[in-house]
Amino acid sequence: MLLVVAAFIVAFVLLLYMISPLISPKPLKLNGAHVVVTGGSSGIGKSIAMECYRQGAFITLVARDESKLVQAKKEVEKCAINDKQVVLCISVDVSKDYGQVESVIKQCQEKLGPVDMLVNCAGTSFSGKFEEVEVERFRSLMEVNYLGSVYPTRAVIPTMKERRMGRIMFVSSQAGQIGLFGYTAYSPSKFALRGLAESLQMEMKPYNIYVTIAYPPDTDTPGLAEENRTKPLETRLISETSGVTQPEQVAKIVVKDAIVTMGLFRTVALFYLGSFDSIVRRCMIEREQSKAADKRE
Ligand SMILES: NC(=O)C1=CN([C@@H]2O[C@H](COP(=O)(O)OP(=O)(O)OC[C@H]3O[C@@H](n4cnc5c(N)ncnc54)[C@H](OP(=O)(O)O)[C@@H]3O)[C@@H](O)[C@H]2O)C=CC1
Ligand SMILES: CCCCCCCCCCCCCCCC(=O)[C@@H](N)CO
Repeated sequence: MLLVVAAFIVAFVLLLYMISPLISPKPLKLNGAHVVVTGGSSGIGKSIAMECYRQGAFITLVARDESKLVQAKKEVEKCAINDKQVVLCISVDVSKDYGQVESVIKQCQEKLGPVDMLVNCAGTSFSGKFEEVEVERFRSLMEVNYLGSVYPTRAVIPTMKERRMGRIMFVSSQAGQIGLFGYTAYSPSKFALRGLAESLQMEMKPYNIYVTIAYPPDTDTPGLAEENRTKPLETRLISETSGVTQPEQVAKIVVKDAIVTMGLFRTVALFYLGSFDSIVRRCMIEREQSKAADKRE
């Protein structure tokens, strides 16, 4: 009897320890928060911006095409819940020049304050058979989908670390979890985001910065319509098995995941993550103590 009770207690403690990386200290309040959405002028990004605006956020929309930005700004503004909210638009290519991206982030922080949440949604998809995809496409997708998420993230992190708060969201894809026919150029760029998100989370956790990654299915957007123009039959049939989702639906889920649950994507090796996190925390404490000691000398 006693043994059973003891076993239960041990199992319970183990379970708590395992799920602890999933539990956030405090959900982020979007009311009054500054949210930057790259790719915010269309599709999923625009829906995410609207969802955040409905919760009282201040929004910076980042994309290249100015007229699409202005149009999206109008749509987002319709979701206002108070008259203080602001939508700022900045046109930049997030994948080309890090210096430009950094200056855009600086600009929006001067206007709307430090970034509380960054949503990396700028991206492009393309489907086609491997040997029929132009070689250049492999590079351009990697640039836009991967580097286009690295650069804005790199630019917001220093301030988030200083403030010891922040949220970073990456938008991968179901094709970022499994490789599928027709996605030899696209999938790797979305797999890359997973490696980035998981590594970054381990670095950022002691600073109270949380990283999430979303893996949406086919979603009804201008981007999907464009992709469908070259989609091989096999890809279409495979995709049909998981159906098409509306961007508003995707936006609701990913925003909730980012501000409430956080880090649920790390379903693998939770036990290891718990112990790795404690190594990271220990190093940070030691570094800070020795810094403080240096100052005293
Ligand atoms: N729709 C779908 O089925 C799915 C989409 N996704 C991912 O979600 C994200 C959004 O997709 P979706 O809404 O369909 O795409 P859309 O094509 O509808 O929108 C893409 C957005 O990203 C912007 N963008 C593209 N390239 C750049 C760039 N180099 N610099 C700055 N902004 C850029 C576009 O504006 P502009 O062109 O003016 O720069 C636009 O605002 C993508 O990362 C996509 O891979 C994931 C799973 C499913
Ligand atoms: C745990 C593993 C989950 C695996 C799910 C398997 C689903 C198979 C169907 C995949 C549909 C393709 C989605 C690509 C969406 C996309 O990113 C582009 N449409 C962008 O425009």
